[in-house]
Parts: sequence; structure tokens; C-alpha cells
Amino acid sequence: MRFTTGRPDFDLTYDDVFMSPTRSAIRSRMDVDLSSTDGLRLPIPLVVANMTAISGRRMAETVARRGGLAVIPQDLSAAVATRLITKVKSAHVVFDTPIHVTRDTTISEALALIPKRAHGVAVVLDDERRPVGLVSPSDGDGMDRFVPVHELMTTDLTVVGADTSPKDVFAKLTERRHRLALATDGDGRLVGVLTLKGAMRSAIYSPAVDAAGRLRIGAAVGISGDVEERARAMLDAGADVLVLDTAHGHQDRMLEAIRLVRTLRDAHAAAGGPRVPLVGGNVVTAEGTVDLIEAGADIVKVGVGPGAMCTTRMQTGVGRPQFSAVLDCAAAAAEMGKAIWADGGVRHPRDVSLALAAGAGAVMIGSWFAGTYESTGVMNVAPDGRAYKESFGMASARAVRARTQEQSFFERARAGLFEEGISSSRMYLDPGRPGVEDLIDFITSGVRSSCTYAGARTLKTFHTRANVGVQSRSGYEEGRPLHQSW
Ligand SMILES: NC(=O)C1=CN([C@@H]2O[C@H](COP(=O)(O)OP(=O)(O)OC[C@H]3O[C@@H](n4cnc5c(N)ncnc54)[C@H](OP(=O)(O)O)[C@@H]3O)[C@@H](O)[C@H]2O)C=CC1
Ligand SMILES: Nc1nc2c(ncn2[C@@H]2O[C@H](COP(=O)(O)O)[C@@H](O)[C@H]2O)c(=O)[nH]1
Repeated sequence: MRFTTGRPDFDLTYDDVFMSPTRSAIRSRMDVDLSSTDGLRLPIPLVVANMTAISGRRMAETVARRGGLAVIPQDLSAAVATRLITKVKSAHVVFDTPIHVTRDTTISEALALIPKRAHGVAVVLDDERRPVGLVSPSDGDGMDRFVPVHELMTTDLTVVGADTSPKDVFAKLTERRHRLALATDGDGRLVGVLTLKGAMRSAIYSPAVDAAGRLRIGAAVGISGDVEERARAMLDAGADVLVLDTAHGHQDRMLEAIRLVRTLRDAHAAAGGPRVPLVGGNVVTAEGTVDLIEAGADIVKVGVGPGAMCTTRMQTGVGRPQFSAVLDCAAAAAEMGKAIWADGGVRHPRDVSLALAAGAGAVMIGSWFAGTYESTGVMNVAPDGRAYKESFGMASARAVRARTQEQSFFERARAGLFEEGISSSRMYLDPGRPGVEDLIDFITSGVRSSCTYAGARTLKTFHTRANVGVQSRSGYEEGRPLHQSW
């Protein structure tokens, strides 16, 4: 990456910079290879932040099917995290996990379940798990809430074999003018569902899979509890990446934790398990990056204070504008043959492109994904009718209270003093992009386009070719669309 007019002597946020187009030989945006350059070779360079309000089973499955990776938070008990990893590992790599109900489920129960997934229906199963109907929210219009679904379900179904290709599913749905196909096994039992849009996406995206062809998932390990026990449990559960995560990653406890987990990971690999990459963070300096890599991190997580739930900078004055932090840490990691994740502060597709231009191997996103069907929260409806989910920071009073449940009253009260995140925020679902896959489409199409403007077929080349300028506030404002006349 180069600065058009030289690097300024102050640090830069994503908003402070823009990219100039350069001559390109790339004929189509679809010719761009979006594989991550962090050593994980994820088909798309997106990672879901290990935040309790965001990253759970549904998020992990859905994002991995489109080629990204979700990291489950450290605050889940080892037993819950293990069950979650097992479920993601047994999920189908193409078909979405269905919402299913029985014939006698009431419409009100079905309606409560449907918003948990983006496909917008519940499949009605018989006692043998064979599909017999579909219910969608409109089926409940004007109906008594206690009516069993078999009285109002649709029975005109498109059923395909679980080995049908996404393109064939798309063709069949188009021919039948249906929106959703049900995939069944040889005994007619439900395996999964695929919408028309899902079939199109499955033909475009490749899933992020492990050596055995199962969906990939990462797990976070905090540094305050029993690091060894937690890391061992996550390795045994089959996590594909371990993320050692704390606010101030450039501290001795983090370095000790990385060394310890590296030893466990190496023993796990020597015993025939995979060599699970270790991620450590968060830091914002080249020195921090070097120290974490020397301790054994394969990837360093970069970002202090840019997050949407974050009060660190206001509370402490500490942090660093994220574009410069990513640029310096990525350069330091690259010199050691390693990579970084740009973590936090992403609000538009352009921010992802700029982080990749600055050298990030992948980009971690939290709050933006909180306002989707797949985040862990319960769907709420505001008085104005807009759907939203509640999100909160991992260093908020709410998260600290949950994390310290086992500790004494004194320790809990003391921990509560160090609040560095917000405990409640409304993340509205974008009616045009209510699912995380809609946001992934939005982001990856933006990044594909950025790459072709830079004449780059891969993200490695994009980093080399990106031509970055520094802009004024009005330069940034000029680029914002206007939804009404001025
Ligand atoms: N990227 C970011 O900007 C930030 C991210 N977070 C996220 O919040 C979650 C919780 O992190 P965290 O609060 O570190 O909790 P942890 O449970 O990881 O505990 C942090 C440990 O480090 C010690 N510590 C020393 N200095 C600091 C410091 N400046 N800030 C925090 N801890 C310090 C703490 O001891 P003691 O309590 O005795 O001081 C504690 O033992 C993580 O997921 C983290 O990524 C939190 C804040 C900023
Ligand atoms: N200072 C704080 N940072 C937090 C907190 N919870 C999470 N985080 C960090 O934010 C990113 C995600 O950023 P986003 O802009 O995409 O939401 C996450 O990975 C953490 O590093 C917090 O309570 N305080």
C-alpha cells in the first residue's frame, strides 16, 4: 500500500482515508479471489467477534457456510461451548439448519421461532421427522394464536435430495415458483432447507471447512480464568482456531497465556490433532505485535477502542485510530511471516476494504452483525415497528457481572469498577439486509469492487497495489449518499 501524498505524521481512522482507482486488467469483479491472507485461507476474509450478544451457533453455521469464521466468546461455560462446537461441526455445509415444529405446535409458538433464522418459515415434521408442511408468518394473520400449525400450513412443498447441487435447487425452485426447498435424506427425513437466494449464494460462495469437510469455528479463551483447562477443552471440542483475548493484550499475562496454550496446542498436534492456529490480542503497536508473535501467536488481533460498544478511549484516553494501528501492526507481523486481524470499528463495506488495503489478513466484525437474525439476542420490536436486538460490550458492567458469577462479592464489586463497554445498545435490523448473509453480500461485493479499482485479483495484491489518500471531513461527507434532496 502507498500513500498518494506521503504518510502524515498523525494517526488515521478509516474515515480519514480513501483509495484512488488505478489502471486494472481485471475484467469482472467475480474474478477476484477473496481468500484471507492470515494463514487460515478462509474463502472470505471475515471473522465474527467473540461477543456474547453476537456469536453463537446460528451465527457460526451461517457465516462458515459463506466462507467466514465466527469465534465463540470466552464467557460461555466449557460444556455449553463444547456442545455448540459439536453442533456446528455436524451442521450441513450447504443446507441451512431448519426451524422445525410438529403438527400440534401452536401458531404462536411457531411465530416465536421463525425470526431465529433468515429463511422465514418453520417446517412441520411428522413423528418420523419427515416434512409435511410449511408455516410462514403470514399464515398467522387473523388466526387465533392457539391454532395448531397443521390447520393452516402449506403442503405444496419442493423437496430435493440432500445431494442436489445448489444450481439444480435454484432451477427447481424457479420452475415451481417456490421460494424454499426442503432437502431430505434417503428415508425422506429432513436434512435442511435452502431458499432461492441461499441456492444462488451457495453457488457463489465456498464454505469454510476443516480437513474433514466440516464447518470451521473459532473459540475464545480469556486470560483471567484457568487458561489451561479452557484451552484444552476447546481443543478437545474441535475448535479450529483459538483466540486468546483481553483488552490490553500487550501484557505479561497474555504472553504467558500464549506460551502455555502454544505448548498445549503443539502436544495436541503431536497426538494426531490439527495444528490449531493461535490468535492473541488486542494490541495496536508494532512492539505489541512482535511480542505476541514471539510468544507464539500465529495471528495478532489489532484494535483498542474502535469498537461500537467500546468506552475505553473515553474512559482511559488509550487506543489508537484503527487504520494506522492496522497498517503498523500488519507490517510488523508480515516481517515475521505472520498476519493480523483488524478488530472493531467496521461500519461500512469501505472499512473492510481499507483494513485489507492496510494489510489485515482478515477483518473482525461485532456490532454490525448484532442487528441480524443470526445474532444470539432475542428479536424485539420498537414502538415504531422496527425490529432490533440488544447488544452489549464484553467489558460492560453486564458482561463483567456474568463473567464473574463464581467470584466473591468483593471481587465482583471490584471488577465492576472497571467498566469499559456499554451494557445495552439497540442494534436495528436493516429491513433491506436483515440477515448476516445479506451483510456478507454487501461487504464482499464492496471488497470485490475495491480490488478491481486497484487492479488486484487477490487480497495480497490488493494490499500491494492500494493507493491511499488522506481526506478532510468534507471529503468523507462528499462520499455519503443523500436519501433526500438538499
Ligand atoms: N478491543 C478493545 O478495545 C477492548 C476489548 N475488550 C474486550 O472485553 C473482553 C474482556 O476483556 P478484559 O476486560 O480485558 O477482561 P479479562 O477477563 O480478559 O481480564 C483482564 C485481565 O487483565 C488485567 N488487566 C491489567 N490491565 C488491564 C487493562 N488495562 N484492562 C483490562 N484488564 C487489565 C485484569 O486485572 P484487574 O481486573 O485486576 O485489573 C484482568 O486480570 C475481551 O473480549 C476484550 O477483547 C475490552 C476492552 C477493550
Ligand atoms: N472497549 C471495549 N471493546 C469491546 C467491548 N466489547 C467488545 N469490544 C471490542 O470490539 C470489537 C468489535 O468491534 P465492533 O465495532 O465490530 O463492534 C470486539 O472484537 C472487541 O475487540 C467492550 O465492552 N469494550
